[in-house]
Amino acid sequence: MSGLLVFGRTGQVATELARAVPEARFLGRDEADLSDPAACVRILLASNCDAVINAAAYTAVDRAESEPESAHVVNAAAPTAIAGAAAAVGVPFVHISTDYVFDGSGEAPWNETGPTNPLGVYGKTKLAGEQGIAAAGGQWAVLRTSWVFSAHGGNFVKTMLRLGRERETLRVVADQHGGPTPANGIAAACLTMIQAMLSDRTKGGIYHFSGAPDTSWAGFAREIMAQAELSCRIEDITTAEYPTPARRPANSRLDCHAISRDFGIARPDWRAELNKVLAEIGR
Ligand SMILES: NC(=O)C1=CN([C@@H]2O[C@H](COP(=O)(O)OP(=O)(O)OC[C@H]3O[C@@H](n4cnc5c(N)ncnc54)[C@H](OP(=O)(O)O)[C@@H]3O)[C@@H](O)[C@H]2O)C=CC1
Ligand SMILES: Cc1cn([C@H]2C[C@H](O)[C@@H](COP(=O)(O)OP(=O)(O)O[C@H]3O[C@@H](C)C(=O)[C@@H](O)[C@H]3O)O2)c(=O)[nH]c1=O
Repeated sequence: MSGLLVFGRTGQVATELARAVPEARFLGRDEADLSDPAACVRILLASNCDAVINAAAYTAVDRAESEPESAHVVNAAAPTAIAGAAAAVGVPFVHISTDYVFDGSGEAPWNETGPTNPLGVYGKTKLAGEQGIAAAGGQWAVLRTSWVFSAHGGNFVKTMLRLGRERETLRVVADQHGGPTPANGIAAACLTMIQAMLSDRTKGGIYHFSGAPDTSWAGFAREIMAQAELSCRIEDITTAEYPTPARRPANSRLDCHAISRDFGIARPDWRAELNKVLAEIGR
């Protein structure tokens, strides 16, 4: 896809997009700083692109609690402005959002029409981004995903490997549930959606996509230790026993039937993908 413009270059998903479509144009912070939405618009308008993906975001969940303005500009104002520019030049736009737009009540997987009610600043700003994009018009898709991991960048797998080497026991929350999602699966899903949107200019909307099967952070940690052959024991704890600046949803499970029905995209098995990521990291 030579006419693809991607906001983001260094993140987990952007790195996997670059592997899949190296011929696309990737904009790092040096070239397109999302803190400056007007600059992002100017770059898009001058780019002559055929399609746009936004893989950049303010993803520091706890830090966002003390930097709400910065998080808002990057996660809401910039994607809204980018969507407006994409609509103005008539190219499809795919944006990535999060399970943290939900409050995590109940146990049933959330579908795309479920009521949003973010618990923290990160989720609130991501939701504002979704709403801004929808209001901007044009052809857009928002892919909500969760618990992203890959060999590149910071993520829960990397944290667990580091702590697992240092400690005999780790306490990890067992009452937050969701689907760990490999970044390469998200990149592939974005590209499939862009192709489908280019072929059918009526396609778009909000879609859920996460790895299967659902687990807890403790379950995820236990599988990481087992596959990495680390002897570190994972002790189940409650959210209350692991205080953090940002509240996180207890139920992050995503119902992924719509993306399967409309785009033929299946949930990846995160355990198999974890195996490949660990091999890539050299574990
Ligand atoms: N990580 C996760 O667990 C989840 C992520 N998501 C969403 O998926 C998408 C991709 O996330 P992921 O790949 O994990 O992101 P990462 O946390 O790996 O990377 C974030 C990326 O955004 C860039 N970025 C941050 N601020 C700016 C800015 N002001 N201007 C330009 N670029 C900026 C970073 O650039 P730099 O290297 O310069 O800082 C980096 O490339 C995001 O929309 C995120 O909200 C959804 C669910 C879970
Ligand atoms: C390091 C650690 C974390 N935890 C808990 C804290 C938290 O509830 C959970 C995950 O912690 P993290 O801070 O690594 O993950 P977090 O930054 O909350 O991850 C989120 O990132 C954003 C960008 C998203 O969009 C979400 O889908 C989700 O992936 O694990 C423990 O219980 N024990 C530990 O030793």
